[in-house]
Amino acid sequence: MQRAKKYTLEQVAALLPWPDDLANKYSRGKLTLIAGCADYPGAACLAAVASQRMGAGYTEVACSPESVAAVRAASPSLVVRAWDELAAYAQLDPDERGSIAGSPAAVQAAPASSDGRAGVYRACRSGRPVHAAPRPKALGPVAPRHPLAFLVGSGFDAADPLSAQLTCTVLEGAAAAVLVDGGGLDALTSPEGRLLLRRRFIDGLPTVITPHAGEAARLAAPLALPTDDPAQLALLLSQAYGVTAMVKGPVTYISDGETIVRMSDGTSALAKAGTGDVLAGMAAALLAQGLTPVDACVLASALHARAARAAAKRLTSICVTAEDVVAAIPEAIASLS
Ligand SMILES: NC(=O)C1=CN([C@@H]2O[C@H](COP(=O)(O)OP(=O)(O)OC[C@H]3O[C@@H](n4cnc5c(N)ncnc54)[C@H](O)[C@@H]3O)[C@@H](O)[C@H]2O)[C@@H](O)CC1
Ligand SMILES: Nc1ncnc2c1ncn2[C@@H]1O[C@H](COP(=O)(O)OP(=O)(O)O)[C@@H](O)[C@H]1O
Repeated sequence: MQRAKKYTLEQVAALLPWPDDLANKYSRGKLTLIAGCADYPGAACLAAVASQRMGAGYTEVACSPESVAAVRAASPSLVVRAWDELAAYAQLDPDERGSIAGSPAAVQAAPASSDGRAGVYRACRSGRPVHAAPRPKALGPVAPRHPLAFLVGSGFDAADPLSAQLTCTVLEGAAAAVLVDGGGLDALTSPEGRLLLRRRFIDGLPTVITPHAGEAARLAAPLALPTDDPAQLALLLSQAYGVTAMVKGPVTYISDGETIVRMSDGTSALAKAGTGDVLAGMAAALLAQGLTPVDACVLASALHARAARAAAKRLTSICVTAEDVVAAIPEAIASLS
């Protein structure tokens, strides 16, 4: 059985993404969140403001039309739009979607002059697929002009078929790191979800999953993976799905399929709705800033724990909310530097 390792504080602090003097908002990394269904706008708000606090230069949210006003109200500096076009595209039959170059997510990862842009927006507006030109090489697993990442699933309702459709569309089209969270995770157990993960793995595109114990058990069930040991479960989920897995709980375990990292600095102040959405936004923002999947998960988890402890010191572990954890991210960063 593989043993989990721990990072020292110095190792964690060395991961902090301090901006250089010539930084601009794009060079600091863009995170696009596809998050927040009509029932859960709050998850999109929490993940997005956590991304901003975690240093992403540009945080953009595509959410359900019903959630737009709430997410805009959460922070004026967020770029927010309804996911209508993406949803229309995602609801097409997979065979009808045309080439990967035409998917909305890939278009965002592509250079502005990409031929894919006009094609996909035409497809989404008309509701009919427009078969874009074959996928240009530049849209493949090559570094985009600026670092970027996608977060999909926070505030998704796993029982709504649109959740799986959106998740698969992002996995298919995003030529960048993708973090799958919350109600997006169930999509990964479908044949389409597993095929897309395998393709991303082969293409060298990082995918990160952030399940809590209940979600991890749902991912383990179809593969009959044992769930009694969360450290081994992180390792097995990582290997089975070709992803970096962060299995959350009182102790959180991160695995890339080879090593397991144990994160044990959390506090029961975090046992409150919405704190997982905050963690997802933090980890995805670090992916957008170019950290490797394991480093992004380790740093996000360490800062999340320290932010919760700082908030609990002031407010007590009874009173801390997910919003308080976001507000304390600066203190957590300062405590490491
Ligand atoms: N303010 C908001 O908008 C919020 C939205 N949220 C979103 O709500 C959606 C559903 O998430 P849920 O986690 O509520 O529902 P899920 O249905 O995914 O998980 C809850 C189920 O898992 C079981 N379970 C086992 N171990 C668990 C553990 N350690 N933690 C939590 N549940 C465990 C529970 O008993 C329950 O049956 C997600 O998309 C999530 O992002 C939640 O994050 C809460 C806050
Ligand atoms: N008792 C606890 N001790 C330490 N951390 C905890 C504890 N309970 C929950 N957490 C942390 O809180 C977060 C909860 O995430 P999650 O269950 O996904 O919540 P939500 O879906 O409501 O956002 C995770 O990061 C988890 O590790």
